[in-house]
Amino acid sequence: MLEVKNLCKHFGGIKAVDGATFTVERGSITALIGPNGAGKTTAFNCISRTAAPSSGEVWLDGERIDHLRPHKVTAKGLSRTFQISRNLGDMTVIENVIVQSKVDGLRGLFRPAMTSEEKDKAMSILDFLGITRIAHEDGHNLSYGQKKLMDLAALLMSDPKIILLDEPAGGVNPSLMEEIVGHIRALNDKGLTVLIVEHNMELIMRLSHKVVVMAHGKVICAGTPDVVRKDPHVLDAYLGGVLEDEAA
Ligand SMILES: Nc1ncnc2c1ncn2[C@@H]1O[C@H](COP(=O)(O)OP(=O)(O)OP(=O)(O)O)[C@@H](O)[C@H]1O
Repeated sequence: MLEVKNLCKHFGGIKAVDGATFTVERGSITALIGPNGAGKTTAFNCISRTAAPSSGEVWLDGERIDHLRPHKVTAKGLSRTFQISRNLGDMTVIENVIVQSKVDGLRGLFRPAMTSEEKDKAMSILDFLGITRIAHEDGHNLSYGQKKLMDLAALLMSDPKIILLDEPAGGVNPSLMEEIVGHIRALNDKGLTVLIVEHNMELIMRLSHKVVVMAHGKVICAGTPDVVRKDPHVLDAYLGGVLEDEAA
């Protein structure tokens, strides 16, 4: 469904993503993991086109999307969350959910107020996520975990085919983490394909069908959680061994 081919993103001399190639199969939950600075978020940014790749290709359902503007990528069915919530504090949750989904180029910013269809759709998504009780709460009153759920709700407004989740369980307490895991599974059961960046290895290993491991901007291993867990390159990467190999 999603094909990333030889993707590169350079910042001056820094090769944040350096020829990464991997696929995400339709209907899968695929994890993108790797040590700090491996290039995962930069890869996400290039795939969702919030950053322009230096080179390489991204294909969604047989169509090249790496040259599109971000809202066009969303319109093609790919949506993503950010590590840091895009919550607009002076709006309610339901307003946030609708407005964030409307930021589709300049036109989106000038649209009139929410329609009743949009409100109904947003409410049904909040209901699915079990957070209708905070629908009319101001964004600045939300807990960190509630913001994560609100961001997930905003992402679903665009009826995506594939969602990219950047550390959905980062910094949340264990019970909310289980709730988020349940939502991801439920969305996947409904047919949504999921690509997830997450540092919580236990969560990744039990949630993912496939794991793609990055280190130093490159994909060093991809396979089922069991295969990846035992791969010596992956163990090396997490222990800093890759650096030593390259220096040798
Ligand atoms: N805008 C930028 N300008 C310069 N360097 C950057 C920029 N964004 C990322 N980098 C560098 O690119 C490399 C990859 O960063 P990235 O955030 O993609 O890694 P990551 O795998 O997501 O890390 P983490 O798990 O810590 O979030 C790092 O060395 C980082 O410092």
